[in-house]
Amino acid sequence: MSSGATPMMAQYLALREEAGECLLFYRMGDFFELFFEDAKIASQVLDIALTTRGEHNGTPIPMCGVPVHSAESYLARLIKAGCRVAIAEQTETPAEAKKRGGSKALVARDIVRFVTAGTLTEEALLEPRRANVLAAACEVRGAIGLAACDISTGQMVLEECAPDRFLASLARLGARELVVQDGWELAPEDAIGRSGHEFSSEGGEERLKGIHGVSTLDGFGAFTRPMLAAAGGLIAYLDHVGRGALPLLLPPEARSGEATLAMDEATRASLEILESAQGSRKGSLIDAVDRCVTGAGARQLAEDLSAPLTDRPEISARLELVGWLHEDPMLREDLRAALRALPDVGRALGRVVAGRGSPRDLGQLRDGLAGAHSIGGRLAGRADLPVLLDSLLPALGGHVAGWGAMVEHFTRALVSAPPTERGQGGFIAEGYDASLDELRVTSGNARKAIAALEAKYREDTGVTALKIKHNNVLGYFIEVPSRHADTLMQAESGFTHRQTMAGAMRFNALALHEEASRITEAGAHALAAEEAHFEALVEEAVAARQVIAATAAALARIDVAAGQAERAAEGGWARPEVVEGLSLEIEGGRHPVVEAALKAQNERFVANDCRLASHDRLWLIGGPNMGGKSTFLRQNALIVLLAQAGGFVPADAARIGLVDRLFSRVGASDNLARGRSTFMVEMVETAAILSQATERSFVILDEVGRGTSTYDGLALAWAVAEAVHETNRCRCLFATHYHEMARLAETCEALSLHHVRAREWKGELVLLHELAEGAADRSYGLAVARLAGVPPKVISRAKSVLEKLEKGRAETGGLAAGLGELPLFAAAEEAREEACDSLREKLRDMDVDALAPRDALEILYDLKREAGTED
Ligand SMILES: Nc1ncnc2c1ncn2[C@@H]1O[C@H](COP(=O)(O)OP(=O)(O)OP(=O)(O)O)[C@@H](O)[C@H]1O
Repeated sequence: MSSGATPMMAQYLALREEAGECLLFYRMGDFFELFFEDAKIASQVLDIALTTRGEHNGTPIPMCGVPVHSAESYLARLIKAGCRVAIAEQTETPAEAKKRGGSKALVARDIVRFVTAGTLTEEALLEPRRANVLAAACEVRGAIGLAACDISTGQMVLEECAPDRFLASLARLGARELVVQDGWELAPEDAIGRSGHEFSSEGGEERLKGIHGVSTLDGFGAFTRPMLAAAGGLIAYLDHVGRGALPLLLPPEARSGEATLAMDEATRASLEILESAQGSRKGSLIDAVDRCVTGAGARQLAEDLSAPLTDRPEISARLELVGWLHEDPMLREDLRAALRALPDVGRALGRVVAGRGSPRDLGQLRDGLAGAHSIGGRLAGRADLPVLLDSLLPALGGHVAGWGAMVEHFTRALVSAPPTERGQGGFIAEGYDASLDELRVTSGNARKAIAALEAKYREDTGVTALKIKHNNVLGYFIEVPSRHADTLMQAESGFTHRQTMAGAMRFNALALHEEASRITEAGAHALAAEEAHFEALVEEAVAARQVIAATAAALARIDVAAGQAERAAEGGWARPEVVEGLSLEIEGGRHPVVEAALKAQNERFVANDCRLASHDRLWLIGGPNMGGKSTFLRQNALIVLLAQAGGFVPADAARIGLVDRLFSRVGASDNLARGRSTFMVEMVETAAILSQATERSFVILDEVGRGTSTYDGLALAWAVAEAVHETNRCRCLFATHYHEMARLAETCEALSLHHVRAREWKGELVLLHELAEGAADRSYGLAVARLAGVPPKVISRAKSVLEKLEKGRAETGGLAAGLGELPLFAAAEEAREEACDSLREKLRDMDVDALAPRDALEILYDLKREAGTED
């Protein structure tokens, strides 16, 4: 790039402008170059050299570049680091440019595509076991529309929710990228703003109808205006990033947020469903559960765990299938072996429809679908098929499903292992196209002829070291060592000199030239023929995209069920019973992640029961640090989640009254990344529970109130427990260190006391991890500190401080002295309401117009006094 307003600089700046917030990959020959700020960012993220090239307004232009052939791996790193990239390709060859505008003409370039986290289809850029979701959200008259799609498989869902459920819905979708109306006040910080007119419900509806070639969307489901508006925004964004080339989009599915177990972002994070607190898959629930043998199965499982169901028949249907496979280990293994061998049909289809498919992808469609057919055949004969499987079978029967003829065609057309590159040809099978076969014979014969020529030339010249070679610049040529070149240099030798090398000379000959031309010509024709076949095959796959996607989904569902059954068999898990009613009875429950971690160290997990019911719905759990309180709380939440996702659970038995919302809160400790004080976060989250938990909800509260001073903490924990008990009336496990809270059992009839057991044995603390009834007797905090290696001197000092404190408590009645006189929560509420009523009455009776300013002030003082006494 050179200074001032050169044509290249002008072209670059125009493209740069068009790229907006994306980094611009500017194609120059074999490299993608980045300039200015882009170069600085990319060189830092990619850890590559930052150099300069030319000048702009008198200052050197920063530059870095990546080779085109390895661009994908660099792109992957940039996307991972949160960047978006615009790819500007050369849209003509230098020769074409010359023809168009003379020798100095600049090669035309254009942005052909934007690469963003939510719009990837390349195998190398995607994680096989994770969905890649792009979402769009907008508000239409107070309701929020959400559209989400995974363009790597084409799945698309549309939802509507109230503003207060927006963040929870978004958390469930787990989108990599979110698009919103510019300036929308509810938009999360990292959302991408797009012009508001793209989010029109009419526009969205028209686009969907156009894409699916239908005159009404009724056949796909009932879509509301907010849903369609969000779909409009989503499709407009896809248009933008693909420069008009739309990826695979299957018919949208209308989903109601009510159909799934509601969990907000904090709950998901605290239960470590798809990621551990450290941000890795290792240590997460899915890692402990996933036994799927295909990427598509693992992605389906992630979706199931993110959105457990609230519909009992649907849950039962999934459980029935898992149970069926659980009972028949031979069939299960047989199925899993067959599934394991299958390629990822859904993602291959995604690439093919997006126009980025390769011959290998077509081969994958053929092999995957043929595999589905044989799995279907194996299952079809069984008399005892579970309902869910019975409903999936048609998608596995080629001709019933609608892709049977296509697979037969692909089998004839393609070689057994087609290459990923289509530019070199070689993927169309022999016998499929007679004229292609002939071209191949021609070039094969010419190759043989060339081999024969070598022998002939050796004999003619007597030079045994003579060789016929090939390179990309000269094509075929004859090479002899320089000392033998004289014979060939003679005028009548029939050879023409082409090149002199160090120690060797290169020649051409008429016969060789003729054979070589035959190869080139036949090769070019063969390539063109293969290209035409490729396009026809792609078209056929695109036309069948919906039925192929249905088959891919059926395979994934079977893989999930077989994986769940396998996991259950491996860990002795039980089939839960999901019932109406408000009980939660878990016998011998375990925490799958903690159990696996202990097992790895040859240690045993102590199973514990949980029995909540309407008359005993709040368990207050005390006991020493490290005693297993958090583990117990979480394992029960996870068991509910797993059961409603339709899988077996780590317990001996479980009877679960259907849960509508699940909440998990952990007392302030980490969460620093959010930029709010930890205690503030804890209280915001607690407030959300108190306002949203219903009688059907299940809540776990882990040491709420510990992030502030003892008095404040106890007071808040006390009041929260009372409110949960009296107002929300949900099932709740509440872990706390405050012994004083045990007194709540005196006033709250549906609250009971429990603790994790510990013993001191010969001065050593033994944690039994066993849940028992009754309040905890003491905290063992010092013993835990000793266990953790706090120096003996500090421990003994702490002991004497503790003695003093305990003495003080005995004399004054301690922290909770005076709580005995506290009115019941409900009574306090009533008293407050009464006071409010008397204030309201006074205000109502007041004739404001008739008041003298002096009297008005007097009355204000009175009202304030009255209100003040109620605090
Ligand atoms: N049921 C169990 N069986 C065996 N080991 C367990 C069990 N529950 C917990 N543990 C072990 O004890 C450790 C601490 O458990 P957990 O964090 O649940 O304790 P806690 O009582 O919540 O502690 P703290 O009050 O300090 O937060 C776990 O990491 C695990 O190794």
